[in-house]
Amino acid sequence: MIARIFSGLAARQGAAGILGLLPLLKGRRRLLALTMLSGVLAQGGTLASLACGAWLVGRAVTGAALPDPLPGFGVSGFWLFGIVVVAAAGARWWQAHISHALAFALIETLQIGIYDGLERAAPDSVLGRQTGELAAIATSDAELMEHFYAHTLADYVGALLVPLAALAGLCAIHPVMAAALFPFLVLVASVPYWLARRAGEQGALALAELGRLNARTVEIVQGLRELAIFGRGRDFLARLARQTELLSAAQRRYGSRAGLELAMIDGLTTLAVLTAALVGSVLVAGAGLDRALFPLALVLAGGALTPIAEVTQTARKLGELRAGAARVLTIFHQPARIADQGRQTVPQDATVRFEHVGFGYGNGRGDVLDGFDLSLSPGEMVALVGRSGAGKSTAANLLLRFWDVGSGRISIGGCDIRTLPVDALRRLVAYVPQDVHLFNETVADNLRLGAPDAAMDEVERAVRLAQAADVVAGLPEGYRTMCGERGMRLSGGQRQRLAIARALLTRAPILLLDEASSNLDAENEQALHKAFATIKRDHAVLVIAHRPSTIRQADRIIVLDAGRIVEQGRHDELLTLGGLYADLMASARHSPVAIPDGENRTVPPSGLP
Ligand SMILES: Nc1ncnc2c1ncn2[C@@H]1O[C@H](COP(=O)(O)OP(=O)(O)OP(=O)(O)O)[C@@H](O)[C@H]1O
Repeated sequence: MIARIFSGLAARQGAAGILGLLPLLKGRRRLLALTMLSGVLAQGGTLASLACGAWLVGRAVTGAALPDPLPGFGVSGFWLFGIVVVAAAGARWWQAHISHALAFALIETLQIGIYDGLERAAPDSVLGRQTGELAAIATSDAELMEHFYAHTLADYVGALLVPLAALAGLCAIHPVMAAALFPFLVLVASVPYWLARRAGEQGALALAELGRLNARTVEIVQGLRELAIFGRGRDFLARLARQTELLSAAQRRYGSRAGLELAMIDGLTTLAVLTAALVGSVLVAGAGLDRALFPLALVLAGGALTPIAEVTQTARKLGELRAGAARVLTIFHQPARIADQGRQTVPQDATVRFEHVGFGYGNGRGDVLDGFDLSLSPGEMVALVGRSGAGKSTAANLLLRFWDVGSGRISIGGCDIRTLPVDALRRLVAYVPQDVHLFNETVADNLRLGAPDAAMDEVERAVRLAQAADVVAGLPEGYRTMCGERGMRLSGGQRQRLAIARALLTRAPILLLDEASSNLDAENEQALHKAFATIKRDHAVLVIAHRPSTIRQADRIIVLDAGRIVEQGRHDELLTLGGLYADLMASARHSPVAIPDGENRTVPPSGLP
């Protein structure tokens, strides 16, 4: 019910605010209701124990008789005080317990939602945000949201009910005291809303600066090697310092407004209690108020304001929260790039066909692929070659359905890939990217990424097929060796061989490989050749090839230029044509590419001895 009301509000706000995240609580409404109840009980319990104590003190100081607080129950005032104190402590404990249960449930939902959004945006990032910024959203923004829903929302409900109860108690003691306090309640509660606009702007700015600082820091950490090589570390640190300065300026502005709010709230609270004391004293002097009830009246006056002052402290964070929620929602609402129709068509075999495929990224730069045709059968290895930017990776991305074709179609075993469930498609095509990512887990865990249940002998078989057995054997703890962050403890060639083994382990019949364009040593190069020779026997292999030695191994070579196929055939046929392929081979020969055997010796770049 509460979530429905809030969802309605959220819709009116264009789902841009914190309330836009309320649908997250679907399925957790009972937990949310209990958290709110616990908040009310905890705040109410604190006020009740203070009021009970003040009532006893008033009676004791004035020597007034202690009436039976609960007639018929036989509980003395002291016992009642003890019971209330214990109950209040119990309510606080329950609040902490239940709100943490909600917090952890929310963190899980938030992180899954953020991951799903990032996955829908893959292989690009969301709205061009950088890794560090996305990391800040997934951690600090998500934490802010979790804190609001699990720990603050309940306090808001308590801050509404407990002051009303205190005001009612005060009214019962003397209506004039309640009337004197009421304007202060309204003023304290409304302070954050006077400053809300500035809070929103400042919160958004501070979070944006924090995101930029995170992004820059991650970038510097990732580029440490390059910075050291080119001696630019100091310059980049200076940029980091400038970004830190921008963040601290934004935070100072945010802090000074927050300080102003705090000062106003503290001032108003003090003034309210003094006013209550003054009004109470005048009433006692005029015999309008029983002296024994004076301490209780003061406690109720303070108790009415404390929960409001507490939540206004968190309300000061509303600006930050709103900005964080907007950033989280951007990821949550990231539209899927492709529609998963999830139809259960079953391909007859692993034959891949690109049929007159046209595609552009919709950035006004025209088509990247234009009338692209390609066929690839099981047992065949096709190499896709061309200058940088010719559209080779785009063709691979279309086969993996990171994007859908603009025109024409791509089929596997006769089925248009748009009619295959995306999961099923990704089980058919195993992809080995150029920049292989290995997680900082054991080699075996990394190999099992696409086949978590694979038995060890299957893992070993895939490793042998990928000619990577020597890589594993050379590691200090074999399959149990930790790969290091992003697999940094392994060379590029070793990483690629392990990635091929990982792809083979999935048993996908089609292997799509974006060959590393960086140089490999002779050992890695030869191992990869042997691997291709074996793998292509029972796979359809499409290689985005950069090394002449790999290209020569292909059964067919397709030469792309500006998104169009300009030549295709075998290595020797294409060389004799004397066209783009011959040019590409000639320029490869002038670069330090390791080309084994005969004419393809390692040739140094021109100008070097
Ligand atoms: N995500 C993207 N958004 C917009 N344009 C893109 C995107 N990815 C690639 N392009 C553009 O599409 C064109 C083809 O790029 P693609 O990566 O397919 O070429 P490539 O032949 O694989 O190049 P390389 O060998 O350098 O990897 C280029 O002009 C590139 O700028």
